[in-house]
Amino acid sequence: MTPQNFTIAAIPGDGVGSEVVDAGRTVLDAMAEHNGAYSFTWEEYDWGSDYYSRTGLMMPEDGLERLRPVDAIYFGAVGWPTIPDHITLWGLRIAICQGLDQWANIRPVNFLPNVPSPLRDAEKRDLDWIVVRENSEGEYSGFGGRNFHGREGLGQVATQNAVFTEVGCERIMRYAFDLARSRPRKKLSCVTKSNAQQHGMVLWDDVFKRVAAEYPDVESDSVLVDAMAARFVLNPESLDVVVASNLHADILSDLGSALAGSLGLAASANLNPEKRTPSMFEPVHGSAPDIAGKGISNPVGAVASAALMLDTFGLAGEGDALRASIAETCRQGILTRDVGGTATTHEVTQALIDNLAVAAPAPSAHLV
Ligand SMILES: NC(=O)c1ccc[n+]([C@@H]2O[C@H](COP(=O)([O-])OP(=O)(O)OC[C@H]3O[C@@H](n4cnc5c(N)ncnc54)[C@H](O)[C@@H]3O)[C@@H](O)[C@H]2O)c1
Ligand SMILES: O=C(O)C[C@@H](O)C(=O)O
Ligand SMILES: [K+]
Ligand SMILES: [Mn+2]
Repeated sequence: MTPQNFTIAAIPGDGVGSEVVDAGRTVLDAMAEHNGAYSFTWEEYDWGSDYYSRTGLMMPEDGLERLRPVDAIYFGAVGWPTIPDHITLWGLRIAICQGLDQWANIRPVNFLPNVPSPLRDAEKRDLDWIVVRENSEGEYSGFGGRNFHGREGLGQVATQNAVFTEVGCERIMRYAFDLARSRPRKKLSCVTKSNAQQHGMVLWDDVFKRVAAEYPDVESDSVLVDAMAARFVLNPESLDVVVASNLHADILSDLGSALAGSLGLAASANLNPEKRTPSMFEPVHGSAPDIAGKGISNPVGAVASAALMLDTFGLAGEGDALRASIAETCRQGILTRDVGGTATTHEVTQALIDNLAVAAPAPSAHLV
């Protein structure tokens, strides 16, 4: 039988991005070699801050067109202290997410064996939730402006407008309800700030209520974002699927990763659920300039993102096997420094490959 081939564009980007994308590629290639039923063809793109220093662009003018035909994009991180963060972020991550209409950003919060959590008794509690981030509009609409830019003392003014559309709200709400319906607890919490933001967030709430009526089997509630931050810490057992606007979900997903033990653990998928364009898989974390180049970055977030990619390829059994290997590697205490161990990125990567044969996958809910 000819193996099923998947073409993946790898964009390692900046800082630890290249270390963790390398790790993920090594693990995926080892899986393909072992299995034989599927294979991966990699296209590597050196886009990011170095590319910008050479060319004045974060990616080439035809970057999106080059990405359109691939089966998936595997991304590291973008941002480096020598270039303003808004240039690097808008030039690459947001350019790709918005340009390819990857409107649903899925960020599971996973607690792993042996990884210390700042939450009391985390190991004895049943904690497992997913943040669904609206990924196309809201606070990231890019509308706004600044006058007298760079002319201090002239009374500069800046505006940054949040844009909420009924179409944008409705598609993310439906996605979140469908995801909640596919999970055992069938619960959805919608994060809002409609007490203070009386236009956009009220539309967001209205669409949530309208869509909720079509999902009577899903238990849903609406929670103000400040209260939700507290609930992440004080009552995380109550969380199953959490849907939030672009900015709220960005902040809450870092809080979730930190509660699970480290920013280095968290996976994400930027999805175009209609599959009109390729989706992009990346760890939640950034380029981590403080530890970049030392070979100590945690590859788990990037590898868990690769597992989400396998799910969307229809290889959900392989995704489960990879998640089982991550849990087994942690159970064995093969951990990087951010989670209390001494292992290098390379050692964890090797253990993840070795444990693929050892770990028994537990089937889990999938994104598609
Ligand atoms: N999606 C993205 O590409 C993305 C996400 C977040 C931040 N950024 C960018 O990254 C740069 C740095 O941002 P930041 O410092 O706020 O966030 P960061 O996520 O890069 O780092 C925050 C902290 O987490 C640690 N950390 C992150 N990833 C880790 C890993 N894999 N292993 C071990 N420790 C890890 C870092 O060492 C640091 O202490 C900025 O330019 C920012 O704009 C990009
Ligand atoms: O908000 C962003 O898009 C950048 C980064 O913080 C992320 O979580 O991807
Ligand atoms: K990232
Ligand atoms: Mn973030």
